[in-house]
Formats: sequence, structure tokens, C-alpha cells
Amino acid sequence: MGEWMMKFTKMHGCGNDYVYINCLEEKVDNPAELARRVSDRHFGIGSDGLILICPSDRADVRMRMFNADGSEGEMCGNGIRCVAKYVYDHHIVEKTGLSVETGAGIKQLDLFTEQGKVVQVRVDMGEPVLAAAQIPVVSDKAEVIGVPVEVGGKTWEMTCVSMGNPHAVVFVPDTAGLDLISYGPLFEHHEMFPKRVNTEFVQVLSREEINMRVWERGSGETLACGTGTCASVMACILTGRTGHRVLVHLLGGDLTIEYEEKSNHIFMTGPAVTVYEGEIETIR
Ligand SMILES: N[C@H](CCC[C@H](N)C(=O)O)C(=O)O
Repeated sequence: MGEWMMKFTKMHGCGNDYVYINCLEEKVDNPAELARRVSDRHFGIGSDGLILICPSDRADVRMRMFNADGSEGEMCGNGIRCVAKYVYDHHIVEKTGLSVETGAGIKQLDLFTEQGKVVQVRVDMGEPVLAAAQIPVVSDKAEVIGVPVEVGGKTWEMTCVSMGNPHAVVFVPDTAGLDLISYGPLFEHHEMFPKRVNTEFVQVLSREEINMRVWERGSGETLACGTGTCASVMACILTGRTGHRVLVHLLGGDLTIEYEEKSNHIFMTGPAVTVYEGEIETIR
């Protein structure tokens, strides 16, 4: 392969698609710039962002996630399932119990395979963080749970949860009719979120099922968001809307979320798909 070319793998979890670079083999000098370039759906490969698979001395591998605007996110739920699939399918690890170092700590994963390839992954997403100062969200409350806020001339009932990255969860009667393009950026750039925010719009269908759409910090609307799904279920539990096991319908697919009270950990189970492998000309 020419010195100017770099191998990548295109993968998605519920339609939340990223370009994956194996940094055990490739060297990425400026990931923020590369993320902006590969994410462009006309001048690049087209993706919600870039994910680097890196060496780790604390876990089997380390994951770094960059949004389409080049900003780095602390954690990526759909992405970590694909990282697990990549390292298993490429025989970097030969076990179906895996640890991945992330900006939100080390996560433990269980892989489920068919014909020797990973098809489903269960991730221990760890503990949700509710302290306003750690989201971070500017508030006179210690935790923002079911609090009315005014955004875009509308009053929303908002619950803020961090899964390592910041989330604002609001409830709507119907996700299909939602004007996400108008309200998403208003939440993302609102002054109450010093590090911006991922915003989830949730329609509760029953105590076991919800619909969710998401406007992501740094990427805009995506077809799914794993950390956002966990934050959404936590918000539903905290406001008495659902039980501890919820099926979440996203535009790009379904995720199953389980909250385990005794450990205060959230578990996410969902698919991981490899679309194709390719080479991209690197910028020097
Ligand atoms: N899509 C990812 C979350 C990306 C979060 C990123 N937009 C941020 O800046 O936190 C997921 O599946 O969890």
C-alpha cells in the first residue's frame, strides 16, 4: 500500500456510523482534522465521526472517539460495540470477554458471535452521573431531574445525566413530528452547558418501551446514540416513567438497556456491523 494511503474500516451500531482506524498499525497525527475530513459525506468517506483503536496498558485496547466537527467525546456506546467486534474479528483478541479503555474509564464487554463473527455486544456502561457540576450543567440544583427549562420559546421537562459525556433528556408526545433541526442546536449550544451537550428527545410508549431521537454534540442528528440511550432510560427511571429494563427504538435500530439497582450500573446490548474496509489518502 502506498505511503500516502491509510487503511480504515467503516462500521455502524444502529446506523450510528464511524470510520475506524487501527492505530495498532496506523499513525494518526491530527485526529481532529482527520475526523472532520473523513466525516464529510461528499468530500470524505461519510460518517458521524472517527474512532481510533489504540494500544492500552490498562485494558485490552483503548478507544478514542471524535465527532464530525473534530471535537473529542469521552465515550461512545455504539462505537465501543464496534471496537469490540473489530478487535475480535481481526484476532487482536481471541476472547469474548473484553475490556476497553475510554475517556469515561475502563468498560467491560461481552461478545456474542455467529459463525465466528461478533453480531451482538453487551456493554457494562458503568454508573450514570447525576451531579449537575459533573455533567456539567449550570443549575441552582445539585441534580437536574425533571426540571422545567425554557429553550427555543418552549418549556421542556429536562433531566441531565452523564455517561462520561453530557446528556440532556427531554420528553415529547411524538418523536416523529419533532422539529429536531430547530431545537437540537439550541440545546447543544445553550449557555447552561459549558461543554455543550447531547440532547435526547424521548417518547414513552410503555413502562418497557420508548422511542428516542438524538441531536449529538459535534455531529448533529444521528440515527442512534448508545450513551444517549442509557441517559434516556435513566431519566425515565428517575422520573417514574419506566421500569429497569427498556427496549429503545431509535431511527437506526433497537437497543436494550438494563439498569441494575444493586450495582447502580447500566448495561446496553445491541448490534455491531462492519460495512466495508478501504484506504484513504492521508494528508501530510
Ligand atoms: N454516538 C455516541 C455518542 C457520541 C457522543 C458525542 N457526540 C459527544 O460529544 O459526547 C454513542 O453511541 O454513545
